[in-house]
Amino acid sequence: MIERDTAKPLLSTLRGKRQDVPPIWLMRQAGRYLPEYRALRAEKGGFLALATDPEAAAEVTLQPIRRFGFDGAILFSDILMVPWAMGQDLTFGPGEGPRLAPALIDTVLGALEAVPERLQPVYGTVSRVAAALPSQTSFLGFAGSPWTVATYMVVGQGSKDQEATRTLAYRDPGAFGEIIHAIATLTVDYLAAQIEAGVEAVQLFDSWAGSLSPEQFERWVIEPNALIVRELRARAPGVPIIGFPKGAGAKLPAYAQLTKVDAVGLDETVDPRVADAQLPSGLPVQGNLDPLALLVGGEALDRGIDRVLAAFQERPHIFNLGHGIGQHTPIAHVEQLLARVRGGR
Ligand SMILES: Cc1c2[nH]c(c1CCC(=O)O)Cc1[nH]c(c(CCC(=O)O)c1C)Cc1[nH]c(c(CCC(=O)O)c1C)Cc1[nH]c(c(C)c1CCC(=O)O)C2
Repeated sequence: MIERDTAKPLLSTLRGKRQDVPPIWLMRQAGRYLPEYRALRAEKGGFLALATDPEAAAEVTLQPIRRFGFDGAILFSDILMVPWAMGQDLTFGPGEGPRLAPALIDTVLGALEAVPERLQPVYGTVSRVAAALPSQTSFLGFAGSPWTVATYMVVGQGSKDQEATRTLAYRDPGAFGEIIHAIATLTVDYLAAQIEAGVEAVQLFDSWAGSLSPEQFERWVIEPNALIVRELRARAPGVPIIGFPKGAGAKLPAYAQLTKVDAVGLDETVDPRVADAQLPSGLPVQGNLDPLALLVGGEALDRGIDRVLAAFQERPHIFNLGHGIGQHTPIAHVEQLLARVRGGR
């Protein structure tokens, strides 16, 4: 067991062992900035067709590993697969964001008819990738956190400041709590099944955690994430869980302490030195280069990289962006990033 871990720097870091050269992967590393991704998506006819074809989705997961040799591969799928399995229709139209129907502002949760088999292809992707990855590469599964997933389920699409969902949460906390609980329950099963199929760690994406008041943050971010961590750990002991509450800012220490995640993802608005001072010593962190510095490249990129590296000299650190890589990011800038982070490696 231990021998395998030391051969996988990312997993080893998640278990609390700092590496001299931090392991690196990038959120959204499988995606539109890669020409080989765009070609395969065009061939398959769209995002959902790609994500539900295990062979193609495995290929997309492996593309950035082959090209860049990242230390982690992230399953190619989407956080909205969970609402789809809960019975909403899911579409990714060209040039617009994802749509879910019927939206829960127009219907009730109980009217949805669950279609759990919609998640099956994901497990097929996982087992294919697990069999194909280089031995030093760690394999990450993921799910959206209940709050973030709920914001899409309630409105039926992305929404400005998540206002309609925050309003519903105040107006009818009972009904909203049921939505959160239903998402959390399915998420535990979904992540446990990803682990069973072969992922070695998981990340919980809470992309809209930053829009909540402190009380709402406790109830809709901390509580459901704590529940997922507790139940998943009981079912899959020893599998590290990364929590990424984007925009949590000053609420990060409470999030880390109360959810008991194994590692915390930091977005680019967090000062890495402040995070290092405020988070428990020894807690692994992931992040947090500004994706725009990567897009721009040159000096801005080098300076951004050095600042992040310098802040985490004493702590287990996984190098990543503060959120997903932008689709117009030049490949050469990703190469520049890897060369600088890895130095002589
Ligand atoms: C909020 C959210 C979603 N999806 C996700 C989040 C949380 C993280 C974040 O905030 O970015 C997470 C996600 N989405 C995708 C992954 C795959 C793994 C990876 O490479 O990180 C992951 C981890 C693929 C995807 N998911 C999506 C794409 C682009 C689809 C395409 O090829 O056109 C990819 C590669 C589509 C998607 N999916 C979603 C939106 C809002 C969109 C449209 C906007 C966009 O295109 O970036 C929902």
